[in-house]
Amino acid sequence: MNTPLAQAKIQIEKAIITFENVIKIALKKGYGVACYRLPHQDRFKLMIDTREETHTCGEAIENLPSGFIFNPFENKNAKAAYYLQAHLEMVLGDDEVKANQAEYYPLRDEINQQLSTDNLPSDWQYHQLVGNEQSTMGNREDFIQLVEKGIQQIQDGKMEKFVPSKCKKMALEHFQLMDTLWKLSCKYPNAFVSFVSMSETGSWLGATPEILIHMDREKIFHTVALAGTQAYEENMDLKDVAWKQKEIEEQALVSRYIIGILKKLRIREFIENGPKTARAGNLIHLKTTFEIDTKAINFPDLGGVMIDLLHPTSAVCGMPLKESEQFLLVEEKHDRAFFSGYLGPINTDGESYAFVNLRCMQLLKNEAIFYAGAGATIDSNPEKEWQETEMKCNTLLSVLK
Ligand SMILES: C=C(O[C@H]1C=CC=C(C(=O)O)[C@@H]1O)C(=O)O
Repeated sequence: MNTPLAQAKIQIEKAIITFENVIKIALKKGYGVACYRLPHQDRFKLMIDTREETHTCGEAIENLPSGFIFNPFENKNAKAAYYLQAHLEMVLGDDEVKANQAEYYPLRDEINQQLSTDNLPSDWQYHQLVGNEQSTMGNREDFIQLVEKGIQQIQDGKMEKFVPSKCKKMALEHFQLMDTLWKLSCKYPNAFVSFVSMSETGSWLGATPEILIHMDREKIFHTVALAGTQAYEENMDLKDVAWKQKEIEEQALVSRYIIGILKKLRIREFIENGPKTARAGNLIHLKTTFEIDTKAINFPDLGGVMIDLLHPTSAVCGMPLKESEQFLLVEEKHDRAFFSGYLGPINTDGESYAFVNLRCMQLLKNEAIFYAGAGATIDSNPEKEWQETEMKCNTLLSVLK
């Protein structure tokens, strides 16, 4: 299949080259690459960092140059998150290439050299993390046991909610990166669709429905409480969907978590909207949106403060945070790595986004590891939570078939 994204080309000085080949050349050189499409937009953006090593933010997100943040589940502090600086930035479908000149020369020279020798990398690979191929990966029984153990802890009064997760490895046959991104983008218009690859993070692909923070051009801060899951059925009227008490409570806990943080910061001036039913491809969730005018409350660095306070929200970890986090770190058999961490473009076109890394997979050679979790409360049925994680994996699996 050759989708428009696989065919899209760009002129870099005298060379006309496909985006896919730009990505292949950059990865072969060991550079960091992020290719993404924001929710409700139709164009992909490509960012390349021409340093061979992976860097971290090092400072508050407000002070960073345009780039892409990528943080694993276990790291709380955005300053220590990985950061891909956009030495080269282009919108797929536009001729304009935004480049930080000096940093961009090595990539330009490599592209020209590769084209002149007609030597485009056929032997390229994604960045891979050595030793992070998940030596222990739980099966269905392990997941069910994990949920039962957690429910026991809730009954003992130690937690209110936890979000157990699983991962599964699948063979990737005839995988085409650009075609897959294109298909995800068409199928999930309101998701954040992305491919990100750095030498120290490995390569990840996903279509997440959940914003962690968004600081828009008007300096309005946005976040959401997203939780509760049902399968979407064709022609479903979202206004008529009924939710069970378990899902209502599960999502209310996420809203309560966010409001608790706003209270700690003494922020009373926020607009809360919801919960409403929101579609995320093959699934529907309950969603409440929160908005804060950071100019009105004179809090310009709220985005950077909230990113550290919100992550990990109780949509991916649980309530109370410390107890549920400890439970998951001890009891989950696999390493979540970047699943349920966050990622997104920072200080790009006047705005910053971090999305929760859900509905994602890690790319390995000829195979991928899929990750999914499901919020569990005292009313959870372990078998149903397992089925929910299977449906979540289908978000990506359905476009790979
Ligand atoms: C943890 C995941 O989803 C979260 C976001 C929306 C709904 C969720 C739920 O119903 O459990 C989860 O809280 C995941 O997709 O792996």
